Amino acid sequence: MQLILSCHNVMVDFSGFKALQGVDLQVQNGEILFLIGPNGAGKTTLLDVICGKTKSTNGEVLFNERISLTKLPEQKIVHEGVARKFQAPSIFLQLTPFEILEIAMKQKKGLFSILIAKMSKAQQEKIELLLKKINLYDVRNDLAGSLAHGQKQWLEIGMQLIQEPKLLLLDEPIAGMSGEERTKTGELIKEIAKTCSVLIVEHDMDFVRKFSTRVVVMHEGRVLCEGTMEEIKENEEVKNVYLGRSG
Ligand SMILES: Nc1ncnc2c1ncn2[C@@H]1O[C@H](COP(=O)(O)OP(=O)(O)OP(=O)(O)O)[C@@H](O)[C@H]1O
Repeated sequence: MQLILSCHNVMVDFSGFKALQGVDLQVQNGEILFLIGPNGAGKTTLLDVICGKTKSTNGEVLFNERISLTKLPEQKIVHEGVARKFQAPSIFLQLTPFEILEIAMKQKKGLFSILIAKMSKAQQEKIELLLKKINLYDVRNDLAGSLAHGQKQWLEIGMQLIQEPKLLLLDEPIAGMSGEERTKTGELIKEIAKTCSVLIVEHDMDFVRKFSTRVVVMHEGRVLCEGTMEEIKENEEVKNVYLGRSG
């Protein structure tokens, strides 16, 4: 079994407050791993450590079994193939989905290329294929500002996918979405996992039940347990700290 990510004893200390107290977590290649846990458990902090936004005070994060991420700056981590979709929107509302993906595709090559490089046929096809994958082909020439909430979220995911990452980090990707948008997002994530491992922080238990194979539960800066949704539902500690509360 090849691991795309392994975290060993990861700790984060915010001026004396121990947000992560020794996290061990592994993501297998091609896996969709759900990370759940009550508020303040440290889920977002762990994603922040993986993508380099927050530096760990101790421990190791290994990418692809050989690259240590803990010392790398954020931009280097992106270049290694770790993509993070943040909750805060980052799309240009005055551009179309096609244009936005074109810019995201060229970003790797710098400003010069964004301004003058002409797109090859292959690049154009790559964008069109991605637009189909993220359900935005029909609105590819509309202004992004006119898209529905779910469509904007898919576009944000698309901006990460165009860079062809090996690991995609998602923080509550279905927040604010309609039922239909949630289902489509779940299907999209399954599709993404064919070429890219996915680590998802999620609070919506119906969504986790429907689309998860393996789930990791965090509590107070540590991993409490892991398993299938069926397995963790039966875990007494999980019932106490998490599922018991929300029903
Ligand atoms: N920059 C920071 N400085 C100080 N404390 C922080 C900082 N960022 C997060 N924390 C604290 O660390 C703890 C873990 O926060 P984190 O956001 O990782 O939890 P979470 O599991 O993602 O919670 P939620 O599900 O509510 O998003 C919380 O108590 C939070 O208040």
